[in-house]
Amino acid sequence: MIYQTYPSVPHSFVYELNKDFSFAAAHYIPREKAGVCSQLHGHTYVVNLTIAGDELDDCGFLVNFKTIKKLVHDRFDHTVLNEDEWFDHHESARLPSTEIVARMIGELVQDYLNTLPNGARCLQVFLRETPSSYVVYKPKQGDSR
Ligand SMILES: Nc1nc2c(c(=O)[nH]1)N=C([C@H](O)[C@H](O)COP(=O)(O)OP(=O)(O)OP(=O)(O)O)CN2
Ligand SMILES: [Zn+2]
Repeated sequence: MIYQTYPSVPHSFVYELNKDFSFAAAHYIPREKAGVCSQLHGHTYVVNLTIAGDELDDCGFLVNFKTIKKLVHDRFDHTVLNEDEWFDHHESARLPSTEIVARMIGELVQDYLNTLPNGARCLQVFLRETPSSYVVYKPKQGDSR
């Protein structure tokens, strides 16, 4: 169970949903400048997703909590992030840093939300990599991909 408070996102949608979950994964940053992080190591990543919208579906859901957890958890849990097809060692914008993993998760979730008819938006991804390090990713307003 994860109980933590997260930064709030200002918005004018009627409903806001938050989902917490974690996944275990290994990664490395294939750059000499990254120091010890250039060696393969693992984390228990902790995620909080903030999704908002005005319309509920016929279950009374903005989006199913279980579906959005599964989307991210099943893709990354017990994997080496660098081996995921999305990441690319040749492009700095596609390395598995906390910042970029948070953005990738945000894009993955928004791409799923875009398949639903209710116009829900992923407003924030909070991603904790270690007890002392986390990133907050907020897509630019109006960027629904
Ligand atoms: N801006 C970023 N800096 C660092 C990242 C990152 O993704 N973005 N990643 C790392 C390492 O991968 C490492 O996993 C985390 O480093 P750090 O915060 O130093 O972890 P510690 O638990 O050792 O922190 P302490 O506060 O020293 O205990 C490095 N930098
Ligand atoms: Zn790391």
